[in-house]
Amino acid sequence: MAAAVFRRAEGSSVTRFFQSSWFHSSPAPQQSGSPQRFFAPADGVMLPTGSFKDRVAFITGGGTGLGRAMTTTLSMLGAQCVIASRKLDVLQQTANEISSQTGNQVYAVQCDVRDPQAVSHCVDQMETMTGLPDVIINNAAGNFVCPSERLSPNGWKSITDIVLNGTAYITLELGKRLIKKQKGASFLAITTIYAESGSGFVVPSASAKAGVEALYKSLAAEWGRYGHRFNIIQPGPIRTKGAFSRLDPTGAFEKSMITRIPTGRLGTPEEIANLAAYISSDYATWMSGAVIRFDGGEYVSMAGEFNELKKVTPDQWDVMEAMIRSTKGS
Ligand SMILES: CCCCC/C=C\C/C=C\C/C=C\C=C\C(=O)SCCNC(=O)CCNC(=O)[C@H](O)C(C)(C)COP(=O)(O)OP(=O)(O)OC[C@H]1O[C@@H](n2cnc3c(N)ncnc32)[C@H](O)[C@@H]1OP(=O)(O)O
Ligand SMILES: NC(=O)C1=CN([C@@H]2O[C@H](COP(=O)(O)OP(=O)(O)OC[C@H]3O[C@@H](n4cnc5c(N)ncnc54)[C@H](OP(=O)(O)O)[C@@H]3O)[C@@H](O)[C@H]2O)C=CC1
Repeated sequence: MAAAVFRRAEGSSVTRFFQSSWFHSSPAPQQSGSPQRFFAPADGVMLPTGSFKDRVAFITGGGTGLGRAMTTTLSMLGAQCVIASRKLDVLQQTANEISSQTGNQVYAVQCDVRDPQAVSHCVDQMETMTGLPDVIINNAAGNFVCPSERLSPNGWKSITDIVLNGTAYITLELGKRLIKKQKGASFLAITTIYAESGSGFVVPSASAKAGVEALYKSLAAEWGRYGHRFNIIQPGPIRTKGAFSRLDPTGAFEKSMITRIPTGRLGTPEEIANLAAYISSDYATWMSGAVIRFDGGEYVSMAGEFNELKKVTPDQWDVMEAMIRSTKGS
């Protein structure tokens, strides 16, 4: 078999060999099955019970998706939580459900993070209800896929106002008040893997998330002296209604997305909630300025030029190795 394939490839350049339909029609070798079976997500809360007792956590966008999962975990660990976003009915329902599940109070505050006055009013309300927070999670975001030539100025503004300006307004408002009260805190921002690489079709989100990362790394350096830590999680794809309805509205891309993730599956909200809780906890007081990619390996898998060679079968490797070994000179 290897000899036959070698004859077919013989005489052609390596480039033509890779471009040949023979290579491209080859399925990925299936010897090991789906990698997913090695990487089942663990259920349950990771930190010890009571890790956030007597602590207050403030989570933007805490009513849905990943924000809701992080709020649930912190609440299970004993925190009083305050969740904030635009839709008060959604927040209120989430707050009630989590409070009755965990027995710890979750407060809902309406706040459009694009409006600095609304942010200031939200923090006033929080101060009255719970006092200033020990944990701040900037999770609220807006996004949609769109060719950039179809973007209006307001489309750009809408996303960058939520993601970059919203995070800055929340962080500055809380930071200044915490500094005044000489209270330390952990700030966490949820960005995305393409904050680092950039990405077509989500250009306002990529630009704004990159700005958030610069903001948090800068403040990690500047505000350690006030007892403030700043860290970043870059999640890969995790199914939420908010993200998938705007980024893969037809569902056409999910399958190909999973094939490029070396661990063979999407992340789960509970996994990111455990990571966020650890970063925000007293077990991580030496962590500041960290950027943690949490994506099942998707980023490196897309970045490595030769990673497509996963498709090469052992027989094809025999051919390629023979060709490479037969090369003499430069
Ligand atoms: C290869 C494919 C891979 C598939 C990937 C699948 C899964 C995901 C994997 C990874 C995800 C990685 C990162 C994820 C990052 C995220 O942030 S996900 C979170 C998403 N959640 C949300 O967006 C929730 C909040 N969003 C919203 O409320 C709205 O979507 C919006 C952001 C638009 C804000 O709402 P609102 O303030 O009501 O704005 P408007 O509706 O008035 O719109 C403002 C302007 O924007 C224009 N616009 C809106 N939608 C589009 C669109 N689809 N295309 C083009 N333009 C749009 C709108 O027209 C307004 O502009 P004009 O006034 O008309 O000029
Ligand atoms: N799910 C995924 O695959 C990934 C998600 N992420 C990031 O994770 C975070 C959570 O996303 P996810 O849970 O998936 O999506 P959701 O859409 O569920 O969460 C976004 C939240 O932001 C809130 N929000 C939006 N605009 C505003 C605003 N102007 N003011 C206040 N709150 C606002 C929304 O609430 P409301 O509408 O009530 O205002 C909503 O609760 C985001 O930062 C996202 O970028 C990153 C990479 C991958």
